[in-house]
Amino acid sequence: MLKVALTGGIGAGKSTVAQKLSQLGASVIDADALSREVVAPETEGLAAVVSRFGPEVLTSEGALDRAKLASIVFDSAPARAELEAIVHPRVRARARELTDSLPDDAIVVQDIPLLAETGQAPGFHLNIAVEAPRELRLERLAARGLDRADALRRIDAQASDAERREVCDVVLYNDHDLHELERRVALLWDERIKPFAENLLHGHAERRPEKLQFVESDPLWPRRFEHLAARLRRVMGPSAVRIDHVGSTAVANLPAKDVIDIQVTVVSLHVVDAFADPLGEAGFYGGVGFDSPKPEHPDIAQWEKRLYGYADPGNIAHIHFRSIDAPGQRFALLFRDWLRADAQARADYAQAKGVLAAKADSVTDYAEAKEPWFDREGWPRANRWAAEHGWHAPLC
Ligand SMILES: CC(C)(COP(=O)(O)OP(=O)(O)OC[C@H]1O[C@@H](n2cnc3c(N)ncnc32)[C@H](O)[C@@H]1O)[C@@H](O)C(=O)NCCC(=O)NCCS
Ligand SMILES: Nc1ncnc2c1ncn2[C@@H]1O[C@H](COP(=O)(O)OP(=O)(O)OP(=O)(O)O)[C@@H](O)[C@H]1O
Repeated sequence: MLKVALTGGIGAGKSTVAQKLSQLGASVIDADALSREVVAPETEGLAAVVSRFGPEVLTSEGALDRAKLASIVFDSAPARAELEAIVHPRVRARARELTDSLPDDAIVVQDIPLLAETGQAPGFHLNIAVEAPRELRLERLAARGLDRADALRRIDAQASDAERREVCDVVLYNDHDLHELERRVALLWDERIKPFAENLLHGHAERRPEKLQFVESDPLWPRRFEHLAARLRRVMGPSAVRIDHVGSTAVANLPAKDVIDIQVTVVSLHVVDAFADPLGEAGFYGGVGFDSPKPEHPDIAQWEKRLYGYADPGNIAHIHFRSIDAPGQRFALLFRDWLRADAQARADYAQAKGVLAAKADSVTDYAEAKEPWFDREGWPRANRWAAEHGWHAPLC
């Protein structure tokens, strides 16, 4: 089951996107709707709200007076936090129930206005933010009958666009008409959501293209790493001793294949095998792999790792699980730190990559061609740099 979270500031167009995704085949769970359900008349949720805010937040019919409660909580952050402490756990429990009742091949979209604020993003395979310029949002909300001052109070009570972007894999810009928004949603569905769900259903990680292609350094690479790291951390907890962004995408200003390399340090590779099922549920699949031995460590057994990928076609990743005492674990961190620190090393590596890439037809050929460079240049020079600068592999 693919679990997608959809978020956005009030009036950005989240519900409109959710509606389109539902037409395309998604099962939509709407947190706003659930937040009404859990405080409907005669629920224990409503009783909890009344016991905190008093009977004055009830209408004469005994239902929640939403406008009254809104005027209290959007003026007072502590009061809002108390209301959220009542509503949010109940909304989450109900969302879990609904999700559990869906079939395995479902694509579930949870519409969660406060995704960034509540730290739930790593629990989803894909997080989407809908964004629109503030003035446009205020106009749309006014057309829906929300008073400008009320709208501004809610905007102020929410995370900023930048904070939402921090936790989202995709940003949908809703700065044109509805037709354009629908076109963007349909494209996202066809190119990313559908194939992602297929991959999950069949237990496949998305593979890098076999044709070698370098792209310019992308400022979004660190964020893509952060999102994957947060998902891995959620699954493995402290069993992941460290989670590091490694490889060329971890070094600013270095062209690279558009693949995020992540090293997860574990005490033993058995730990990874024990996590295979929950890693699979989170979209991470893989198996046994080996790094190339270096002359000082000729024993191939020391170079065993687990190599996983991620099922998202829009975020191709290699996750290298290495044992804390493996020479490859130390080298991945050293190589990255050396390239980050030493401009000459960066330039030489970029040049070597360019020369080798020009000769190689495929990614596999290129990876093989790179090994002698590592043996002859990368490994000895990085080690020399480590000795000169007192670099030691971080322990935790
Ligand atoms: C205060 C309440 C009763 C006002 O009800 P009202 O019908 O006017 O608004 P509704 O619930 O439809 O929400 C509309 C929009 O307001 C914004 N909003 C609602 N609650 C919050 C909040 N706690 N913080 C920031 N924005 C919020 C969201 O953008 C939401 O989409 C209601 O919003 C509420 O119970 N809020 C607390 C629960 C909550 O956090 N809900 C958000 C998602 S679970
Ligand atoms: N591209 C667009 N062009 C014109 N109107 C739009 C566009 N996108 C959304 N709207 C309208 O703007 C209003 C707000 O959109 P929507 O209800 O989807 O926002 P929302 O982010 O879900 O808000 P809320 O947080 O209140 O749920 C709606 O009336 C919607 O029909």
